[in-house]
Amino acid sequence: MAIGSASANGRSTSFNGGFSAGSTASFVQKRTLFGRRTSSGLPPPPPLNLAAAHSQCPPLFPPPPHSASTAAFSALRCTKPQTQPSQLATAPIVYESNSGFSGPGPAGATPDSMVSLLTSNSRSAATANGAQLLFNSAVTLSSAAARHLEGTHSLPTTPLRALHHTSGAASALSPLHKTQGACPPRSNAPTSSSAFAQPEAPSTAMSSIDGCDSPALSGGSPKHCSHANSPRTPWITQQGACNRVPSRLEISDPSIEDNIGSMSSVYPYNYSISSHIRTPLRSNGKEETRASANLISAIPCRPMLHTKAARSVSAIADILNCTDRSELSRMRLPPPTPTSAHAQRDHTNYLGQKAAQLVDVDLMSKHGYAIEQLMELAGFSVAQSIAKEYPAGKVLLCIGPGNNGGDGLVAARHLKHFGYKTSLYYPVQPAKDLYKNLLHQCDIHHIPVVTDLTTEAKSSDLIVDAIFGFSFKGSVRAPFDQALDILRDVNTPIVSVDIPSGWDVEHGDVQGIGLRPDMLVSLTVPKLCAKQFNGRFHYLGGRFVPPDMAEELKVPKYPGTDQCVRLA
Ligand SMILES: NC(=O)C1=CN([C@@H]2O[C@H](COP(=O)(O)OP(=O)(O)OC[C@H]3O[C@@H](n4cnc5c(N)ncnc54)[C@H](O)[C@@H]3O)[C@@H](O)[C@H]2O)[C@H](O)CC1
Ligand SMILES: [K+]
Repeated sequence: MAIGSASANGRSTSFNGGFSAGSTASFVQKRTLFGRRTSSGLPPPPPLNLAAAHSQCPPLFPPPPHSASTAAFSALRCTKPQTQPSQLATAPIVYESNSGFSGPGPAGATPDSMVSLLTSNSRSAATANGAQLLFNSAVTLSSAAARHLEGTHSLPTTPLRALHHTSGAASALSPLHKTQGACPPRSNAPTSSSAFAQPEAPSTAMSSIDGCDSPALSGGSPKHCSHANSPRTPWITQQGACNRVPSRLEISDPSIEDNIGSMSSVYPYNYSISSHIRTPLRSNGKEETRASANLISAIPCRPMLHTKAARSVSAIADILNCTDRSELSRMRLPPPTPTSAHAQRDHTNYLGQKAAQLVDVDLMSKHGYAIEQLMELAGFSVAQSIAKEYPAGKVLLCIGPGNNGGDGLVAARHLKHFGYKTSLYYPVQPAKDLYKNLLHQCDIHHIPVVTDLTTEAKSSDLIVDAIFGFSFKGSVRAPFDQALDILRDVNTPIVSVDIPSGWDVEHGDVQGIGLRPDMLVSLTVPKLCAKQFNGRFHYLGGRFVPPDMAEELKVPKYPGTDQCVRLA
């Protein structure tokens, strides 16, 4: 799957569709489409006629992993598109979701502003209604907006679940009541929008362009999506599930992390931010942060929906870069088992950069440890942490020029003993005996050194980031700048040793060039940046701290004979 951050960065989208935040928020408060009591106290709409909908239209989209939205999602159905790709370019499209509003955009809306309308509406809606209204939007797109969406391969995903192709006029922003088609309406709930004061839509032809059935987007004959409506099972694992998951998301919001959380609740897989960029808004000159997030694994995430995240939902997915289901299931791993060590997280002591270096010095001077001893145990603990969470497979270890790299060389050797197929990417090999010996040991374990990072990273099941540790400072110098770019763009899960490379040791990914690991193995004691870690597994390794020092540093207890302990 070819994913690049350049196109994502290059795309700029205006976020003002002519709607004030106040207007969207107020009408969202007045009503919901699919059966929740609104904040204004209106009674919920009548129940859905699911049987009728089922008989004609297979489910379009999976239920989300949250019961709050499940009923609404199960109501969404699709048929084979009634419209051919060529017609799409001239047909106004109505996007609609489970709980939102509907209506045309403002006269004179531009494609960009319609995209912005989608995102700004969903954000307002979510703000007004809290976490339950995560999926919330319905708007009519002008034909120009439709063309724009198709042309840029961007489609709103979080709030949008189905669309109607109308046969109406080309350029006007048509109201919903002009739509027509074969499928039953998705709801017998009232559909008019108080904000736009549009009449209710009659029966409407529905077809998907958001990942399943679109000939316009897949370029071929439409495939049906069907799946069991189980809210608990990640949809990708269900029989006959829709075989596409966005492999890249574009996100706009000042709070990137919240959005990632939100996306995880819609697409319950691990996404990793590959880039983010601040761009001025065209309309008001304000800055906003845009980010691209790449799918890094098909491993179901723990639900991350929380009110804060729901408030900031606004995402556009690049659905053309979809990941094949077969590829996803190959990557699938059992979900993490929670451990009692989770409770330890809040009591964890986090060290700043200087303090971490001082601990290192103390261990080696005051306490007489040799670096080789510490590194052996550090690397061993990294290998053991990996073995606890990832099945044996192909592991590429990316090795930096310092001791963090040394840990990686040790881990490579132990992983090999554990049955993993390991290789090294080691572009800068210092002349120090310490590293030369470790490399020699890898060599005699038949661990090859590779040079084509892109190919190797893509073809591996796991990447170990042993590039920079707690002595990283400043902007990344060559050749590691390029290496980080490549690693950020591949979907292979990453395990970072001690510090995610590119991150400031105390403040995290302040430069926006850092890796987004699936696992972090902190060594000795987590560093301050670990507070920003939002991957799935946080382990601590380096079980070599003597008891007095361990007490002072509040080192968590290691279970049994383990060399690592899971923190979160
Ligand atoms: N007590 C412990 O916790 C132990 C931890 N270990 C590991 O050692 C690293 C820290 O090692 P150190 O050699 O001090 O630093 P780094 O690995 O981060 O690498 C320094 C190396 O990187 C170069 N560098 C720094 N900044 C940049 C930059 N912006 N661009 C390019 N290159 C940069 C610098 O010149 C050096 O060459 C710790 O994190 C643990 O992983 C020990 O293994 C055991 C004890
Ligand atoms: K690292």
